[in-house]
Amino acid sequence: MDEPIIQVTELYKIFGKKPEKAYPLIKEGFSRQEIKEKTKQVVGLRNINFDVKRGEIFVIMGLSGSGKSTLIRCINRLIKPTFGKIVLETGADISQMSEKELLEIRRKYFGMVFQKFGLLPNRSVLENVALGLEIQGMGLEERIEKSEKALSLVGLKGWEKSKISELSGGMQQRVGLARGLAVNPEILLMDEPFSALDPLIRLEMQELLLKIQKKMKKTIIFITHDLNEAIKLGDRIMILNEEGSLVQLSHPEEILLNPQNDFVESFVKDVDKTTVIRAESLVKKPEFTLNNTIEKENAVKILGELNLDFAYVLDDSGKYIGVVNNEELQNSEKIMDCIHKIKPLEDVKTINQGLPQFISSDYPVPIVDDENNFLGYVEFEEVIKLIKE
Ligand SMILES: Nc1ncnc2c1ncn2[C@@H]1O[C@H](COP(=O)(O)OP(=O)(O)OP(=O)(O)O)[C@@H](O)[C@H]1O
Repeated sequence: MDEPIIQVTELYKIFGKKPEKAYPLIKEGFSRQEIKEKTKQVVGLRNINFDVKRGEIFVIMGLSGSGKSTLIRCINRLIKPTFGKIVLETGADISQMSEKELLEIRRKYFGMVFQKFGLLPNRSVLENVALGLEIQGMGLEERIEKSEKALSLVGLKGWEKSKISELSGGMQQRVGLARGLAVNPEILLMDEPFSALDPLIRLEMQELLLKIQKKMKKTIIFITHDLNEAIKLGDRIMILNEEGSLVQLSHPEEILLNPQNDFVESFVKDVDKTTVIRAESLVKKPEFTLNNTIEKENAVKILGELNLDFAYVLDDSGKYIGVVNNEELQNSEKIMDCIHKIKPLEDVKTINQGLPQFISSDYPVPIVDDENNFLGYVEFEEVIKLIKE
């Protein structure tokens, strides 16, 4: 999943007839408002750089007016970027393509799912899903087969013949999603697809998208203005500010743990971090671990020298066994006589899932990977700090 399918470099979009007037002012750091007053040009995007990897959900997040739609429209070339490159894995630069080349690229590369579903109310569910395939010139039988498959993927098997107008908002968006998936594009562009839905239906649609993504492993560029949604869905999140600049591009946990500036911090405040941050990202390495085969006297001596009350015990290959307390060790014959088998957390666990263990453990909770290799420990105080933040 590490190769970029699309790479965007030094992308600018300036609306208006004289972008060359606005460009130097962008370079000098003038705001959108100031540039508009001075030149009558509107800066949509300024110097955007990123790539999207094959198979990831790449989220573009920002408030209204930050340039999210402008960016997605530059990518599928509904609008032409003023400066910059948008290069596909094939090496072709979308920003320089002719209309004819664009037709081909849009057909092969891009599927769209919109907030306003863009469905034809008097056509049946199946006909709506088949629309993109029909435009591609696909024969009827194949069209029906592909559309039925897509409908079943979004949980609408049995609804093929219903009219769009008979469906709830959530179901209509499922049809929109099925239509986007039916053409099997290289990249699915989703422009605030769930923003108009009721909160519960919205959560349901997020779950559905993640479930489909597990199976299909599509490349998805997903726009939202909701950080909770971004964090739930995104493998990576790019945040744009109100000036059309990129402020942070990171994995969700990184954004929560290290917001790059006050602007990002203000979004992060409202997110329950314990449901997202994995214990692994708070891991600390102990200065010393005990091997289970070490002589007891040696162990006591070392713990004494290092002034440690306890130590994690590992086997020869670094797998976690348990914890020993120095005082108990002094009164035991062997290390294994006084070992506490404190249940470790696997690295995939979020802090929230691991919370009972943090609270009930007398020692900092050990963290292991899924093969029981010892990674380190997490302190209760760190967890509490996150909850309080
Ligand atoms: N065709 C246009 N002509 C002039 N200015 C435009 C045009 N399209 C967008 N803009 C401006 O570019 C900026 C970015 O707009 P854009 O619609 O991309 O933001 P957005 O993040 O998608 O907002 P929203 O969440 O409200 O859709 C805004 O200031 C907007 O007014």
